[in-house]
Amino acid sequence: MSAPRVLVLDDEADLRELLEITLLKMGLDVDSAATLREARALFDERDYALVLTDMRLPDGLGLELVREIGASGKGTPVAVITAYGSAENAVVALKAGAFDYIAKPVALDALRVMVRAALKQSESAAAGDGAAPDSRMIGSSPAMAALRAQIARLARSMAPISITGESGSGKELAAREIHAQSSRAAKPFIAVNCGAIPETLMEAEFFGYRKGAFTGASDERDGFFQAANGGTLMLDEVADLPLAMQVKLLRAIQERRVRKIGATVEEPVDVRIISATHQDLARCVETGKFRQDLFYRLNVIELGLPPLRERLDDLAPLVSGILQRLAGAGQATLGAGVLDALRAYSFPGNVRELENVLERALAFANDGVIEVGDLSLKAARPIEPARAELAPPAVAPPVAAAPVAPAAPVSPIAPTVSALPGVGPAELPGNLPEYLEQVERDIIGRALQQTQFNRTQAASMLGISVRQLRYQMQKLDISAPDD
Ligand SMILES: Nc1ncnc2c1ncn2[C@@H]1O[C@H](COP(=O)(O)OP(=O)(O)OP(=O)(O)O)[C@@H](O)[C@H]1O
Repeated sequence: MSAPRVLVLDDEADLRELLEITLLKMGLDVDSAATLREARALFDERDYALVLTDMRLPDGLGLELVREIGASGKGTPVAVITAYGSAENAVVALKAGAFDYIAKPVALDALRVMVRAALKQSESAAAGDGAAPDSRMIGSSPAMAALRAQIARLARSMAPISITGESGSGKELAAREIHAQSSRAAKPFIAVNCGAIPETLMEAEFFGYRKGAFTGASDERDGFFQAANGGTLMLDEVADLPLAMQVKLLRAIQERRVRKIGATVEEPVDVRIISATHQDLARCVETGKFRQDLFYRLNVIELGLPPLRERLDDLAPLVSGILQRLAGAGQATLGAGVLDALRAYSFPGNVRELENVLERALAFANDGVIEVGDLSLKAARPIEPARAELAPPAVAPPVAAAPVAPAAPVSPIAPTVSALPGVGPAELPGNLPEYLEQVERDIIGRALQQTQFNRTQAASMLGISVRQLRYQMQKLDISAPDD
């Protein structure tokens, strides 16, 4: 089998020679050109596994070649060589469809890493990989079809991608798809929630540390960058990164090198960066919360995920896919009106909320048949003024939850039903889940007391099914005298 062939286009004879020698030493065949015209003629004649081109050429810009090769349909990856410090050119080339870029002066170890990644990309394209991997992404609405096409295209490059979309709309799933369809699929996909790492630990978590670098560093440890080497690093909730860490991250992304805490030398890393946020990153730049240079680096290609309420055509296949995953094939069905009730709901928590709604509904469903009453959709049920104080906490969020507290003192009906902790209108509960549980326990307790523990009546007062009430009582450990 012949070696993969690379086309090098550069008008600087010295650099061209250096590139040729490096590529030949890697066991590759090389053709060289000094002008766009020569390169076009070679490209028309032969199939290349990679084209490596300088940006400025005597008869035009390397960018033209990037576009022409993209339009040729051959799927050949093109990498551009950019002048030192010209981040703008790199971004323009990536946006135009370049596979990757390398800055002058060309660091040979970085060049080899990039060439190997490009060759892998060519190989998998030739083998037809990536066309239809096992996808968990459900939906064929026009918005989803466009998203899939974009994902397939983005999987073929190294360009940093910034994914935006509401919470639960599938940002991480989209990032995983891009990774799975890329030539990096065999290497790790690491997702990091930037908002969840304490600031003091961030550098160690991202870049790793050497043994003895600080008190408690008893062993050498890799960071996220080393762990994702060869693969993809997803920076989730990237807007939450503190400014000091943004500087370090920018450097790592630009240089493609990281230094462990306590190390004297940097190590090269080959990581594709995908970032995600549900915040408006451009707005964060305006308010000084996010560095413009990092924004510019991360935001090369933007991928927007539509909220579920804007692609209701996907609701039915999503419901059946999720139910199949939760209950097994053919084990759960929908009663009359369920799909319509779901359609009428706004799903502020998007697909994740749909998963939660269905999981809870399944627990209440009789013989696997989910009825409208099992759904307990929050916003779908109007809050009647008389019942407003019984509205579930999620409708009256915690900050406004104070009015939920009973006007009259609660008489304990069972040992497990306790009075609410005093949270005044201006205060916030110290532990939200505990507070909400107590609100729920208190309301169920009062309903049971008012109905002399008639569960059917209590459930009806609260607008939930008896099965649901039983479930909540069990969960909250509420006992009645007849239990
Ligand atoms: N199109 C889809 N098909 C099937 N499942 C989906 C789809 N979109 C999202 N999901 C599922 O919904 C859940 C939430 O998705 P994901 O974690 O990717 O959302 P996210 O936008 O990253 O959320 P967050 O903003 O909270 O981090 C996951 O379980 C995911 O598998």
